[in-house]
Amino acid sequence: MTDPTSPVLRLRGLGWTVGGATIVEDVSLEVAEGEFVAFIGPNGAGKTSLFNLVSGINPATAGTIELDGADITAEPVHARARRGLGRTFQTSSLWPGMTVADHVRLAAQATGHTSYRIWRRADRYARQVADTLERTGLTHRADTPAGSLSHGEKRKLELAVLLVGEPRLILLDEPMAGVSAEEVPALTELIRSVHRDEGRTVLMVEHHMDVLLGLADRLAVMHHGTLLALDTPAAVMADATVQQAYLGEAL
Ligand SMILES: Nc1ncnc2c1ncn2[C@@H]1O[C@H](COP(=O)(O)OP(=O)(O)OP(=O)(O)O)[C@@H](O)[C@H]1O
Repeated sequence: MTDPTSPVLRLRGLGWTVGGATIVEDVSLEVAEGEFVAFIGPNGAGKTSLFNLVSGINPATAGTIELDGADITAEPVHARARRGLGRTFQTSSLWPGMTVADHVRLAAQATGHTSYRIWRRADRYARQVADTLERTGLTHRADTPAGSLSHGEKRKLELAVLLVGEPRLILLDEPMAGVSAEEVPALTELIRSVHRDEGRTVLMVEHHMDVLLGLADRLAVMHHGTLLALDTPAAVMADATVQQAYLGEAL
């Protein structure tokens, strides 16, 4: 049983030391249901490494991770995914020759319940795939191979693959990476709707401050593997320690 009053995500003293180097150090934070927390920080600050610990790609060497009040620190990636934790990556994870619809169908089948009868499943998946393509604005690209999509469309498809599993907590690692300036607004709008309209809890690493300021409830600032600040965007931008950490670097 999970505790309904507990935050969706709670990290306590989370750390990751590899090859003698401490990459993530003593990170503690709580994320409430429906919150949007954006992670910023200079290159190499440990943002992706923190996401790898939360999603289970790397095992934490210190501290604990709780999802909905359950300790998932020792659970593998697939067990965390079953609990509703979804994750996208900095680099594209699509098959170039496979169509947009087939990507979403495969993801729907992977997260579906095997006890359903085959014909029911086929029907359910068809509707699920159509709905997911619709909400990610990819209906007109259903039969297009992923390799022929623009960067922005590829990012949308990665989101579609994630959303078809209806995750409660979504980790987005630099979703705007490689996306052209013209495609940024539509992708930002899609992420906003996943958060605001669908009520999902979102953690996002992103360097585009203009994008983040319109989306995030709180900003988490990482620096040398530690959590330097976690507050509203206005408070973080006014924080002298944060400004010091970024001295000489564009925030
Ligand atoms: N498997 C690993 N073994 C050793 N060092 C690693 C490993 N993975 C990451 N690092 C190091 O950890 C540090 C943090 O990397 P990480 O990718 O988490 O930073 P980041 O804040 O996401 O940076 P960016 O904004 O450039 O993506 C870097 O110095 C990186 O070289």
